[in-house]
Amino acid sequence: MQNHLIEPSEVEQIIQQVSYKASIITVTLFDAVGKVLAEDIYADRDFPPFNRVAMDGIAVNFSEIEKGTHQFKVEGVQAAGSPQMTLQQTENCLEVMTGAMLPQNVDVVIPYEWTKKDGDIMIVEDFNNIQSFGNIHQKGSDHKEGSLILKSGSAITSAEIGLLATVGKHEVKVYSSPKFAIIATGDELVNVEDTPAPHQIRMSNCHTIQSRLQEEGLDSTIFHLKDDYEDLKQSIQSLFDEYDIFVFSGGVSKGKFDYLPQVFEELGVTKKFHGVKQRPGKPFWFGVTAKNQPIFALPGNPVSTYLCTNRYLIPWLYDQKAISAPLVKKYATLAEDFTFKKPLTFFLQVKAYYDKDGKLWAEPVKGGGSGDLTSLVKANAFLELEGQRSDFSKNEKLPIWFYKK
Ligand SMILES: Nc1nc2c(c(=O)[nH]1)N[C@H]1C(S)=C(S)[C@@H](COP(=O)(O)OP(=O)(O)OC[C@H]3O[C@@H](n4cnc5c(N)ncnc54)[C@H](O)[C@@H]3O)O[C@H]1N2
Ligand code: MOO
Ligand SMILES: [Mg+2]
Repeated sequence: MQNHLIEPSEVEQIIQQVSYKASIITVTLFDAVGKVLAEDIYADRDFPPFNRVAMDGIAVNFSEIEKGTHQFKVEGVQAAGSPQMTLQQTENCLEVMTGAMLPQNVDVVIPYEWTKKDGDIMIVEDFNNIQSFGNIHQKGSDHKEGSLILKSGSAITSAEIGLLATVGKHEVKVYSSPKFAIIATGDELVNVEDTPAPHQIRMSNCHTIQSRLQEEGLDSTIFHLKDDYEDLKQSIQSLFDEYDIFVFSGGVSKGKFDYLPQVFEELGVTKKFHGVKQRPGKPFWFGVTAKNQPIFALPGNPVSTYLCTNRYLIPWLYDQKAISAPLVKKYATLAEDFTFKKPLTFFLQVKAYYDKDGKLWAEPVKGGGSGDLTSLVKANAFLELEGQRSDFSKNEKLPIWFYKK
């Protein structure tokens, strides 16, 4: 029986409706990078918390500058990390260091570079840029105490870590990582460390999927199941008890030993689709278990597995807040004419690069089809050529899916 094939855009819609229920956990700040924030973060103090000296120099009272005073006796030194000092005599100055609290009774900082020292007197030589509150990072000018500075759902990168540290979040609420099972199927597969017999190959898909997830900060466990109907049924059933998300590779096409769709059906899994109007990756199967656990059963050819991982699984994980760095849809310009046989959307392997004007070009990479792993390392992205037509011209702007950063 012929499967009903759906468009790549429908795949996106269907998988988006399936949600992995990410739970919220508390981690220390040091384990938070790469996670997604699960709480709103407010400023615990003003940003900055005091009038912060922004240049090393002297602090004076601006009214003295207006009066034309240009020599100031040094009363003392206000260092960063010392309590606030007070200028006693308005006509004097205090030396002040970047990061220090601005002393009381002063309202301008004059950098050392604009002054000359003569004993305990500082002589101002350059008045050109002196203005009231110059070189002072004013209290609360960035954010007021209590204001929202990071929204729940934000990706925690090294930049956010700085902000979380500043407001004292040594423990942070984040979305937990799902438990992933990656299942390689096929009697022909042997382990990486084994020497394959002439009729065997080493398994690679499970490792590309696992490392792709690892690149996004997610752990997973690999299993290898043989093409034995009863074994598959038993093993998969027990995996359902242990894991949240399942990514299979192989065993979903029309072969005599492509048992997965039938096994899933017998295990009560609801099929959402089987077959996508795309090349590679046409036999992609997707469904959910009775407990609503998603199953991505990806076609076994290595380029198909890899394309489906990058085009569907990774963006879905981003939607689920399981990963923080989106694999966003971007657009690139086709660098040469390209023709393929419609009507399946064609995911063209391309080498994408920016030219000196900042324009993103996509140059087709010649490969041996969806079984050719070597083409994946020559290319760095897939260009999505929709299947309504066969001829695409140089300079056309098309959606691109990067898998290398
Ligand atoms: N009569 C038809 N035959 C095929 C069709 C079709 O529509 N009608 N579709 C073809 C397409 S397209 C693809 S893609 C493959 C998908 O096959 P399966 O998902 O059933 O995968 P397998 O048959 O198990 O294996 C296919 C191929 O991939 C290799 N493989 C599988 N797992 C791994 C792994 N973990 N690491 C490396 N390589 C793996 C496997 O050895 C096979 O060479 O079906 C076409 N056939
Ligand atoms: O389309 Mo299959 O996914 O070519 O190998
Ligand atoms: Mg097969």
